[in-house]
Amino acid sequence: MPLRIDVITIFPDYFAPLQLSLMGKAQQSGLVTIAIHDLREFTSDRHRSVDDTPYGGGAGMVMTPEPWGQAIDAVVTDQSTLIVPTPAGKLFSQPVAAELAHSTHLIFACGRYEGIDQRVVEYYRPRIDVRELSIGDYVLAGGDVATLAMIEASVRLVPGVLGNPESLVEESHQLPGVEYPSYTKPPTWRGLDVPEVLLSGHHDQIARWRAEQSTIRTTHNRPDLLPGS
Ligand SMILES: Nc1cc(-c2ccc3ccn(Cc4ccc(CN5CCCCC5)cc4)c3c2)n[nH]1
Repeated sequence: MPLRIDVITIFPDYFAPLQLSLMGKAQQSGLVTIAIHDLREFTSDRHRSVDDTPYGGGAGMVMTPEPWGQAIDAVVTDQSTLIVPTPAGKLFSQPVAAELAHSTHLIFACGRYEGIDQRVVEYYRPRIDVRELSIGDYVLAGGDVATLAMIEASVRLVPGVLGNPESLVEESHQLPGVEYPSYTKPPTWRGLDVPEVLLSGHHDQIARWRAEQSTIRTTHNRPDLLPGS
């Protein structure tokens, strides 16, 4: 069953990169189909407006619910998962990407301005799986880049999309923490040598060295990922 993805956005051109490289091949392989929809196609006024002033005051504009209702209704089925990127969402992560990779149908609602009227989430929540997701603790100008990141992270986990599945096996068995450093030819570059152990062919020593390097890097860069933290 291929994964179907519908993206609703006011900037369809943001999603041109999905036709390239791995994402492009995934679509050609028939494992994934991705359709991009312009939210303004679902407006009914002459100005094709999608935003208005926020109730309760506050800076900026909020996206009105009706165009979203029309656009989502045009693609939704009872198998759909609606994903709404937002700084206020649960944190997207590799386990979430793995869940999404095994879905049947994903609808991404890419907001702009200061966000989407919350009643869109409230309306669909009793009907389908709705997930408000953040990709990190920083504020983007809209949900489009967050959607690109989540699609890329999820689609690469769809069985058959990645050429070399063993890299996923290694990724999934990764120790808690960050990955070890990687090296390739030449053995010396600008006076810098590849760590000797990696040229030794002693696979158990290499595995030990890589585990040590992962721990050193995790301690330095991501102590929050250390076991027991
Ligand atoms: N991980 C992550 C996802 C996003 C994301 C996703 C989707 C949208 C849609 C719009 N924006 C821009 C935006 C959102 C929020 C604010 C602040 N907020 C506004 C309402 C009142 C309180 C304060 C400002 C601008 C988005 C940003 N950023 N980072």
